[in-house]
Amino acid sequence: MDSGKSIRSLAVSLHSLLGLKAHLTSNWVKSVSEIIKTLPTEKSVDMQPTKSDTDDDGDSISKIQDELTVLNNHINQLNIKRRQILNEFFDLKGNIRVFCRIRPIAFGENLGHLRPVVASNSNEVVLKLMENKSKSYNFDKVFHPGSSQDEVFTEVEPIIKSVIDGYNACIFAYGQTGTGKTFTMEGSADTTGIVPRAIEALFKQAVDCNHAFLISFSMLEIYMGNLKDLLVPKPTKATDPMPPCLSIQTDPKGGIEIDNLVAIKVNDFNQALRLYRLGCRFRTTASTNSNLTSSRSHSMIRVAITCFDAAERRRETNKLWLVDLGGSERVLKTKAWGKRLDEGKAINLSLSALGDVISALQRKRHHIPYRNSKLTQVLKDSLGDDSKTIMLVHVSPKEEDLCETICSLNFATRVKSVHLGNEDTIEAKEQKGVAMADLQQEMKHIEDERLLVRSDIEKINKKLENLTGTNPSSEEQLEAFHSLIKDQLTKSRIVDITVTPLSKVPRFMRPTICSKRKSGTGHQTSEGRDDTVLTRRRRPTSHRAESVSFPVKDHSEYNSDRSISRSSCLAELNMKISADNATECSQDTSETDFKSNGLQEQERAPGSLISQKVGISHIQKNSSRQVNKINHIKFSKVDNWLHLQKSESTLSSCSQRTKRVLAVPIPERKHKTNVQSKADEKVQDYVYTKQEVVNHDKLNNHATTGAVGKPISEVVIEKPLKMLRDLFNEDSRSDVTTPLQTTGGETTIQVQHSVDGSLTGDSENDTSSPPDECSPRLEECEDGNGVNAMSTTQAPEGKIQSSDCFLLKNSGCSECYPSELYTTSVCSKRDSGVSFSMLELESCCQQAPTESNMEDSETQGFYSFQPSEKETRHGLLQLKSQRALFTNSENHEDLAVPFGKPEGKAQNTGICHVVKQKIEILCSSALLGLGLYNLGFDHDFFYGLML
Ligand SMILES: Nc1ncnc2c1ncn2[C@@H]1O[C@H](COP(=O)(O)OP(=O)(O)OP(=O)(O)O)[C@@H](O)[C@H]1O
Repeated sequence: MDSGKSIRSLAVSLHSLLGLKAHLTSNWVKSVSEIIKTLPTEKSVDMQPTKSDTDDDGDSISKIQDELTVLNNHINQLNIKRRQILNEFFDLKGNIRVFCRIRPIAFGENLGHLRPVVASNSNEVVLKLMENKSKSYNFDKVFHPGSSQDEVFTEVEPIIKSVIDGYNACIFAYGQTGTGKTFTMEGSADTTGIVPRAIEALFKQAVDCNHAFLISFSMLEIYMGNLKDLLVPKPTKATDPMPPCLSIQTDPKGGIEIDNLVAIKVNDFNQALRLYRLGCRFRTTASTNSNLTSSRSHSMIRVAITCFDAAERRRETNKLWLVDLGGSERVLKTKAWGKRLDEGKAINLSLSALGDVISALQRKRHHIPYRNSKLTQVLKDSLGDDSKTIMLVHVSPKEEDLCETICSLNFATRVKSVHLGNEDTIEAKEQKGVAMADLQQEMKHIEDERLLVRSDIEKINKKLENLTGTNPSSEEQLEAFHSLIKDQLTKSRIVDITVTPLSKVPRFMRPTICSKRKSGTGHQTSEGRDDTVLTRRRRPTSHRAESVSFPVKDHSEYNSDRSISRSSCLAELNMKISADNATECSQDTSETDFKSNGLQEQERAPGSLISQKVGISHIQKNSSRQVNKINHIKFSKVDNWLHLQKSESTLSSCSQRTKRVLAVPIPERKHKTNVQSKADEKVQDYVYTKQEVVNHDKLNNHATTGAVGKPISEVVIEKPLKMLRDLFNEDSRSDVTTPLQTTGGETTIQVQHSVDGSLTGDSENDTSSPPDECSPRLEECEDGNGVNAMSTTQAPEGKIQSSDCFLLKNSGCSECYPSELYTTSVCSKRDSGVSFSMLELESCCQQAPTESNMEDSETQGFYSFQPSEKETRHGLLQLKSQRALFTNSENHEDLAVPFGKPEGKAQNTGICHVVKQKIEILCSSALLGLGLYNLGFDHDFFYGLML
């Protein structure tokens, strides 16, 4: 009996049987049970119309289904066309697009009489260098200080379409510290930034698209050159297990994978947003002189998108990187010290490497130096030709930030300029503009057509629903699809990876401390945490024994993320606390410590596809193929994950964004004499109390009212503008007259110069790193203005960094090498970590204190000045030799004082004085060479020599 017949004849049969109920026999019972047995299920009744219905409706259903197929094909064609047009558009615009955003002056910000120096129109930034001199930079788009987050995102949005089309993409914010990178990417409470908007747009467009997507979210930071997973909280107790270390792997196709990076499947925007907020909380920030919540790392968000049923997509799995880079900073200005200094150096170094990579890409160089930093390694497959990149360079409008602004704009120009020196002609530009406008128009047509087709599909789906009683686009269909996948998942072989305690592993297979450091375990040293505490970690606590699955991607393009059953790994660790006391680091779970194991059923998340309004037949057709792939991707539920993290974070007190750290840690004074300590205290007081920018007026006041003499370095820091004027106008250098300008004298500033560089030979203690070790960012001038700015160079760890150096060139482009920096850099008190360019020093010499000022400073007994009245350059010369005396930090203060003693005004004038001072230089240098300063000769000895 077929099911349709049975239903129709059911009533008749029952009726006839009931008619015989008086004669209930075994036959009757048999007949009823026969009927019941052959009854079709409710579902099949719905799904399978009766024969007569089929006869009636069959044609119309198959017609509708055909129509649906045609429309689906049509929409797919439109998607392909849209992708092509978008690509053409990007080809014209450039796969790497550069926007510039100018930060507004904050309310209450102390500008003094320093004027804003940055002006802009929609494509151009104009820097007012002097009254009659300016320099302009062109970008794809410039956002003036009043631009809203909306405006910014509107420009960024097209890249999201490319992501849907299967391209890797990267949006990153670059700029000086405190210029608004985090504001642009993260946004504020009122105005969300690019990250949340981009993710929202991605989900929206995924829904609009005719495919099913699987989207996962990851977040990491690169802190001091190490990768840290921001979705895994830092261990807070000695007993907490270390998070698995992240390492970068390259697959045979050149795709980049990050081993052990947590990737959490997200079904909608809200889930992603919650994870993003969680990750932001764990980001390393600290207070610096430039920014109260300065990001001390590069924060990177990865949204991976997988779509199995779209052949027209560029890749099956692609990713979007949203990167908030750490701020480039000049040590001179931020006065960073200790850890802050190291962080700044690490940031600058990786930014420099990023610039090199992009530059090499733009120039189509054979070798792209990706391996120079973790940042470029991670972004390797998202920066090349086949990906889309947007860089947002941030600048400050303030006059005092002009140096950094020039550096940032030069960097951005370097990124942008596709063919340096081959700028498009006006005609070519116009043609490009027309072509782009055409493409945009065409794109709009396609979008409109897509909307029409989509509405047709919806109508047809409704019709189909009426006929069949089902809705292919309904939630039930989705559920059916999900449960199908789930069933397949349970049936299939599931591989999971759990941690094997190191005690189980033979000793020779355990990672050494060095190998861990190399593989990135070093990042687990959290801020303010003692390394030794971490290394003594023995046993995880039970509260962490909750299941979390880490993703496994075996067959995707990025298939190295591993799956970890945390519960089992912790259980194992708990069991095996055994006496592996010999290995202090045995708790560190590096990638070598994993092995395959079974995954608990409850750890598996349900299907998570952002399913589109597709017909069930389409889904069924592809489901088996998808299931095979999905088998290899397992994610934890967002809620579970967040719950876990919440409990972790409540237990932890780590790195909230509000947590601040002192910008300038107190330097060690262990070995200093009492006198020295007192003097240092004064300097320290000054450093801590001086937070605001002192403008020219204040400086003038200092000079005229005989204010306390400051270390000359401070004067320089507060006077960047004059230095710049000097830079851009040679004439002005000779004309500069400030109330502070006095004759040069003896100061405690030390100068490193090519002349004495050979004498001192103390490069390892010095402000600049050796040329072969430092990696300067070389800026190339793009016009004949002759303005070359060289940004901060990187010194290797433990070395103090050289500051920016400006070189005046009258024509052509040139590159500035570390050696040049060497010869031009001038440092102040060596252990202050502050250094100057030669020009800065010149500038500061011109601003040497007045006599009254000098007297005051003399009474301070430290950093006293004895400026001569006219020869500032002569003073500079004199300073150069004194640099040689400071090869030993313990001695240098003692030696400094006699040079700082006043000589009297009369002695400082005339040719004799110059000659005398030159002799002094030679004597001092010779003494230094003989090592006499180490033989106990004190001030008087040196002083006597000079008289
Ligand atoms: N366009 C803007 N509109 C309003 N406020 C802004 C804007 N840009 C930056 N700010 C404000 O400036 C301050 C510093 O910004 P932010 O922290 O984003 O700088 P940053 O470049 O990320 O610094 P760092 O590199 O040190 O992390 C913040 O208080 C921020 O709100």
